[in-house]
Amino acid sequence: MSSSPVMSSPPINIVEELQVITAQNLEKLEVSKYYEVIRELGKGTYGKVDLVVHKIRGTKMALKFLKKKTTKLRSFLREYSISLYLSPCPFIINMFGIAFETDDYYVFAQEYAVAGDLFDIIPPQVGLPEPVAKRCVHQVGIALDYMHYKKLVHRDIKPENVLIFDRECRKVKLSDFGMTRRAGSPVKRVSGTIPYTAPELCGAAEPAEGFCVEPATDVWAFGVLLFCMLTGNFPWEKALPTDAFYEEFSRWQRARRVGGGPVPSQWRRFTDEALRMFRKLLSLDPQRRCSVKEVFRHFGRCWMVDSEVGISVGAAAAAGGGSGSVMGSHQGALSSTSEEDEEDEDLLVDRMKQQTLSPVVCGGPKGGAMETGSPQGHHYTTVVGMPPGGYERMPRDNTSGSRILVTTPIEICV
Ligand SMILES: Nc1ncnc2c1ncn2[C@@H]1O[C@H](COP(=O)(O)OP(=O)(O)OP(=O)(O)O)[C@@H](O)[C@H]1O
Repeated sequence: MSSSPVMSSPPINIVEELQVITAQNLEKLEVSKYYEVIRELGKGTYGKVDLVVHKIRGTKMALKFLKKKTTKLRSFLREYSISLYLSPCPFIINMFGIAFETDDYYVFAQEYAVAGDLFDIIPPQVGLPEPVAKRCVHQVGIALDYMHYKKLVHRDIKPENVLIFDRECRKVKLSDFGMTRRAGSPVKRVSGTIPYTAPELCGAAEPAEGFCVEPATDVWAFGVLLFCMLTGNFPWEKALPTDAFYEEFSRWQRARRVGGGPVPSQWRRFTDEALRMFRKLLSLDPQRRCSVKEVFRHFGRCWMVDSEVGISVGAAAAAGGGSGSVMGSHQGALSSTSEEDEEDEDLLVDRMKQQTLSPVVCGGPKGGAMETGSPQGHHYTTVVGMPPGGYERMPRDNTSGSRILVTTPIEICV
């Protein structure tokens, strides 16, 4: 029996039990003995992710290395166990059931996402085509809804944590559960604020003050993610009154109750339907914020004004002008235009919720994707002083002020 600290109290649920079992079986290994390292896939706050090939089986895997210097054993065990617990969901990165330690790192193995992460394919200032964005939102939405059903909150929703298997987003998976906690559990304030951080976490509370983990913070980040995907910009740098972009948005949100106000300039590219959805996802009051499922109700309609114009010129006339009825053909495989599709959606989510857990030691990834060989470097460059609204990779602890992509600001023109 291990004398690990995780053994001190009896396990109260399956995730904790997984942590105990993993701690008992954590072996010290030399990576080069079993794996050939092909290249680095990415770097994060706490370590790195390498693409490797298992020397005996020839299987490609992504090994996540967490530095022992900055990662407690308990944190590693929690991230690994939560990832394993959630991996039966088809839209969450799969696990190999392999965890070990080296002299300097704690390590676990994940399936390899051949096309990298979502950040790499969002064209800055432009955004993804609406059908591609919707396809991605659909899958991430199901993953997040699944997590919330399991009473877990991701707490680090951003494009870098959405892994992709093709550039058309036909297969995407949510990853990185290092920040994930059980809903309702108390946590300390995280230092640094990124554009995805919900206003209730950016704001008034003293730095030392704690929070209760709530799914509503994921819903907010999901709303910001949608904006980024569709525009290639952040809506604001921080959800604080000192941020002019955020202030304009929150004024518009508050004005709703007194008859509405002008739509902020950055948001005018969205259709009324999309604006209705954003208002619910990005409700300033976490108590009034909708659930992730809300987006599923809006798939059948156009979200971008441009694509609405495109459709009205073409097929809409033939369809008698009912814009809702023609979106399906325009939006390709993803769109759900009828109640029937919404029912399919609910069925899929329900079926996943009923899934039982896979065993602790499992086989390879579920889906066999073709490797595209897309290069996956993280282009970290330090460029200080980027204007708000630009689009860049966001390290979790964004206190350094380092910048990645230099872009021009969006002007506020009211
Ligand atoms: N399974 C995978 N397949 C392909 N690329 C991956 C995989 N896992 C991670 N990556 C790449 O490595 C990057 C960092 O991974 P990850 O987010 O898990 O690390 P992290 O240290 O938790 O990062 P952060 O501090 O930004 O949250 C990802 O953004 C992605 O580009």
